Amino acid sequence: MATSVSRELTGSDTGQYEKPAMVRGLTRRFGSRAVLDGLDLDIEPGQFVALLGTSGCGKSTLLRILADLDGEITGTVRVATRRAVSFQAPRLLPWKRVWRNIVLGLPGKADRARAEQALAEVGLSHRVDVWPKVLSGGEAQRAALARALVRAPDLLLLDEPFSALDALTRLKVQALVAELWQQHRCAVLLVTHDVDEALRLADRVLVLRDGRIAYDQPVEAARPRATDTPDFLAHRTELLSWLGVPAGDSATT
Ligand SMILES: Nc1ncnc2c1ncn2[C@@H]1O[C@H](COP(=O)(O)OP(=O)(O)OP(=O)(O)O)[C@@H](O)[C@H]1O
Repeated sequence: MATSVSRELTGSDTGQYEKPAMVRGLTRRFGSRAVLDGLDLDIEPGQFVALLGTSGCGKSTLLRILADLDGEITGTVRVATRRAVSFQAPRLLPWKRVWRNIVLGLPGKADRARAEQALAEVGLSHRVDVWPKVLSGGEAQRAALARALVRAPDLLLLDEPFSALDALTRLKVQALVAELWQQHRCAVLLVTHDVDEALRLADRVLVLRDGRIAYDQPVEAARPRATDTPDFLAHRTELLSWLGVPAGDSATT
């Protein structure tokens, strides 16, 4: 049985805040296979980090550990107390109206005004009182973002939040995430298979390989980012080769 040696930071509001995430020597085994194998990672306050890697390399496993949904680890994991996670499926409770989903689990009485404010931020003021089943895929994903942001996280963990959306909705929700991030300035860890998405949104791109962060590079281009500049295309080609995709092929793994 693995020993968990995780410890949490106490959050920025206590004045003891260091980094939203600090990971040292993290190992997670499933049977005899170490999916994460001595992984080190620091995420700085306000940094937007994209995590790429081939299917099954352990991206979601890392994200689940940072979200404290998996404690069967060895190593040290310190994460901000105020964190929120959003998955590929929006995971709204169908028996609660949208606004109640947004503030679900927050301490105190369900605060409708707070939910309304968060829904307005993601352009869903007209959806406050509906049931989740009425929402389109893009609306449901935006509601999931509102639910995450209402928690005022220091660390926002996003596991392929755009992958189930059609191409146009995907671009719109990506733009919304960029805008919300610029307003809230929380650190973000975005798991994605889409190299262009990573290079458009992130300050820093990581590739997970053989249980560790094998590639770790900043993305310094000004925002909003053009995807046809020589720098963007060079970075794209480099990343694709790290992911084992020949240049000229699709930008998703
Ligand atoms: N609960 C579990 N029990 C056994 N094996 C698991 C479990 N969770 C994950 N794994 C295995 O760990 C490996 C990493 O899984 P993970 O979901 O983290 O990969 P990923 O990089 O997110 O993949 P994808 O990009 O396809 O979503 C996979 O081989 C998976 O089968």
